[in-house]
Amino acid sequence: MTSDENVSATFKRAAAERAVDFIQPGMVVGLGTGSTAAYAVKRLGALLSAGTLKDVVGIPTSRATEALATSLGVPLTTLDVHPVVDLTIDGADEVAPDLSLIKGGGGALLREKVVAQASRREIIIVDAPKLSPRLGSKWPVPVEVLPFGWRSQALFLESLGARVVVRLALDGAPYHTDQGNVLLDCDFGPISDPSGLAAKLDARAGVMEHGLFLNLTTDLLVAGPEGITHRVRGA
Ligand SMILES: O=C[C@H](O)[C@H](O)[C@H](O)COP(=O)(O)O
Repeated sequence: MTSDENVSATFKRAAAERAVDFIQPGMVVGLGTGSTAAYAVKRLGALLSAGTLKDVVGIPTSRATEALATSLGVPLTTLDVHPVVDLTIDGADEVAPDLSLIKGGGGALLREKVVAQASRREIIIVDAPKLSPRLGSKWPVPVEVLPFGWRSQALFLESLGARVVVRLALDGAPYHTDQGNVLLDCDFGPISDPSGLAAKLDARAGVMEHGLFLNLTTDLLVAGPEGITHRVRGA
């Protein structure tokens, strides 16, 4: 790890551990995906195994998070059993001043959005470099599409102004999400109308989900050199 990565990891961990303080006994907790959310899962696992926190069940947002939580002894449940989630803790790739997000750098955007929409409270944890004046300035929008006809979707996304890159797995083959879909990383540049873009993506058959998370964050915890800042949407 470079020293920059070490600093970033320290901040991610600090934000994640603060978020876990919001978990109360008896809660159903959405478990996000990615390096930042993993710190929260690890902290939750440690508190549960120490008996400091009791009767919490988690709903993982990816197979990777499910495997991590299981390895730590975090009891898991499903949205079928618990269709309403008390609190979800998740990371993000880019955060705008209105707490809208780009997510999906780790490929888990679809399940993450399903869990976020089922959550009473969605706590997003990031390190400060992820803050952005406008979505799209730092990160492409991942768009999850059906394998059937995915090249047509790439053309559609280009027609909306994106530079489209097919996400690849480590072996060089197209990456497949937990649902078996293809991910197209779409660089739109700074996005002037995220809601309008989201509406166009939502209306397209074959687009299963996209990484624009609008009006879903309730709380944002940002860790940086000055400590942790807690922002609440609408406050
Ligand atoms: O699909 C992955 C998720 O949206 C992640 O929460 C996001 O990519 C942030 O990941 P990380 O915490 O590793 O930067």
